Formats: sequence, structure tokens, C-alpha cells
Amino acid sequence: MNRIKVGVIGATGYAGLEIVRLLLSHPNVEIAQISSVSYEGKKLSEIYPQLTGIYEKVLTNDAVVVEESQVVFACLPHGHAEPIAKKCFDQGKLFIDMGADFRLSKEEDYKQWYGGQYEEKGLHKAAVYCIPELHRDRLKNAKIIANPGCYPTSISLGLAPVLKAGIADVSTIVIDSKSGATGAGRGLALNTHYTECNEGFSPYKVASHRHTPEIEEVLSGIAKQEVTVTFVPHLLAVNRGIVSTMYVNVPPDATEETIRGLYEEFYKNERFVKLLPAGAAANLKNVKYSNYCHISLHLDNRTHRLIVVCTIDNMVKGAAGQAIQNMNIALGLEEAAGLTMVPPAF
Ligand SMILES: NC(=O)C1=CN([C@@H]2O[C@H](COP(=O)(O)OP(=O)(O)OC[C@H]3O[C@@H](n4cnc5c(N)ncnc54)[C@H](OP(=O)(O)O)[C@@H]3O)[C@@H](O)[C@H]2O)C=CC1
Ligand SMILES: CC(=O)N[C@@H](CCC(=O)OP(=O)(O)O)C(=O)O
Repeated sequence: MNRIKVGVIGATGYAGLEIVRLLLSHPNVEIAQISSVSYEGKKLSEIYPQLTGIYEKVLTNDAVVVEESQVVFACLPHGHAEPIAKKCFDQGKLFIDMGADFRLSKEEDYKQWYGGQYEEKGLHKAAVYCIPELHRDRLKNAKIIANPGCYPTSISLGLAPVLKAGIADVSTIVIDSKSGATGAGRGLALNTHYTECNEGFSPYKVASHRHTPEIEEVLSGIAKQEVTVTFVPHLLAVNRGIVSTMYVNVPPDATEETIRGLYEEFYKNERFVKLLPAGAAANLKNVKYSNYCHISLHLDNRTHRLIVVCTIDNMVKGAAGQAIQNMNIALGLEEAAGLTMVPPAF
């Protein structure tokens, strides 16, 4: 069988590099072209020497990537995806955006939280936002896929079963998330400088992070009512991983056993979501370098508050792995193709 030709725009960034790394082990695709603005003409292995002798492809430009690929991943900061999406759409190619340009259905939310506007409104109508475990049916005939944010992925997977069951008091949701430093990308930023974050631990963008409207849109869709949340992210001085801890009130007669039953039922056919046994707590080290998501459930019987802990690798299930999962479904490939790696213990 001919391999599908895939291109990666922005391959020198963390998300782009992770897509390349995963695609190199994918059984059904070949990487046709990769691009960079800053390093065009250089090999990706010159920037990332771990690829030496394994992958020696020369970086080209965006136009060549689009021209020679059937599927295009854009791994750029937000605000850059529309023109590339348009070219791909007009040529009938599958476009997958790693950034936020197609994630929010309401343009006013995008304006408010990202400070831009939708120039190509038709493209936004055609775009499909997809966390596969929650929205996979949307991918039938999709030509533009908005890959979800890393925090919203961990939070939505953690809360979906209890919201769908209608037993959560949606006015009480508090979310406390921690992300490894790769979440901030490769660009230089003071807060991810080694001496600034090592040995430290602090929240940032408290109740003002731009993932808030995305989280609320996904949760409202599942709960079938408007959900607002308090969301506080923290920077954790590790390379990879997200731990999201969600607090939500449930009725006094709800038991941990009943709630566990809801989660088991909801995720019974999902390969990548694992519900941990009673008493265990999810730990980011157990999902690193993999597409798995671990969920642990804890009911505080004194306060009738359900506490859900959800961990993912921000670079894999929170970015590149989920994008490949979405691509696989959209192309009719095996959903887990290229994503079956087992998490290492350390
Ligand atoms: N890191 C993560 O955990 C996640 C990231 N994402 C999203 O993926 C996208 C890429 O993120 P990430 O890889 O982390 O970011 P990086 O900063 O690591 O990489 C972005 C890359 O885009 C390229 N680029 C092209 N044009 C510009 C420009 N005008 N300004 C800056 N960079 C430009 C740069 O490469 P060059 O100069 O070589 O072209 C750069 O390396 C973002 O939209 C991000 O929000 C989504 C989920 C998780
Ligand atoms: C630690 C850290 O800085 N994390 C990033 C996560 C955002 C991200 O990665 O981008 P997406 O919106 O595409 O998911 C942040 O808080 O901005």
C-alpha cells in the first residue's frame, strides 16, 4: 500500500518536532516535506542532533510542504494558520492546526482571548474541533481539524463522564492544572528559563488563561448547559506532562462506586484513557512519552466534592499524538496507528 504523504510546517518547534518523531514510526505515512522560516535549507538533525543518521531531511518552506503533501500539520504560533488552511482546503488536502486559530466556534471569544479576527469565515465553519474520545464522529469528511489545547484535553477527558451523567453541579467547577515547561514551546521566555523555574512552583495567568473559553466550550457541549469554570494553571519544573486536578460538587447520595461505574462505562472502548483503581492517584510520570491519559477518582464524603485527577503528556496526547490520532480517524486508518508506544517507567 502506498504511504500517505504528510508535511509538517513549523517542524523546528516543540510540537512540530514531536510530530516528526512520532510520524517516523507510523506504518501508513511518509513525511513528504518539513518546513521552517528560520532554518530553511538546513537539516532538522542540525538543530536536533538526536536525529543524526536517523532522519536527515532538509527543511524547506511552507509552499513546498503544501504542494507535496496530502496531509499538512501546522505547528505555528496562533495567528498564522488561516492562509495555509485556505490553500490546503482549496486543494482538497487535510489540514490539521496545532494552534488555536480554529478551536473556538465564536469569533468574539477568539478576539477577546487571542486578540485576532477570523478573516476566512467559511474555513472556520468547515473546521472541526476534536478530542477523539469525545467528538470522533465529527471527523467524517473533515478537511480542517482544530487540534485541541493541552490543558483542555486533560480537563475535558477528566470531567466528561460526570458532566454527561448530569450529576455534577456545574456552577462549582474549580480546575488546578500543572504543566511541564515544554508546554510553553521553544521560544525564549523568562519564566521557563532554568534558574527561574527550577526549585520554584507558581501559578500563572490565574483565572485569565486563554484556554478558559476552549475549556468552557467543550464542557458546555458535554453538559448540554452553559458551564463556567475557575481555571488556574501552574508551571511545573519538569520537561513534559500535565496534571489537572478538578473539583466539582456532586449530590450527597452519590458514591465513589457509582461515579466509578460512570467512568468505566464512558471509557470502556477507549484505548488511550485508563481509569486507575480505587485508592490510586494519577501521576504524570506514568504517561510521559505516550498517548495515554490516566484518570483517578476521589470522593470527599465530608464535602460531597468529587476530585478528578487527569494526567497526559502535553507533547503527545496534549499535542502531537492527539493530532495523529485525529489524522488516523479522518483518513480511515487504524486509530492507534503510530501511537502504540508504551510509557517508560522513568
Ligand atoms: N508545546 C505544547 O505542549 C503544545 C503546543 N501547541 C501549539 O502548537 C503550536 C506550536 O507550539 P510549539 O511547538 O510549542 O511552539 P514553538 O515556539 O516551540 O515552535 C513554533 C515554531 O513556529 C515557527 N514559526 C513560524 N513563524 C513564526 C513566527 N512568526 N513566530 C514564531 N515562530 C514561528 C518557529 O520555527 P521556525 O522559525 O524554524 O519556522 C517555531 O519554532 C502553537 O500554536 C501551540 O500553541 C498545542 C498543544 C501543546
Ligand atoms: C507551560 C505553558 O506555558 N503552557 C502553555 C500551554 C499553551 C499551549 O501549549 O498552547 P495551546 O494553546 O496550543 O495548547 C501556556 O500556558 O500558554
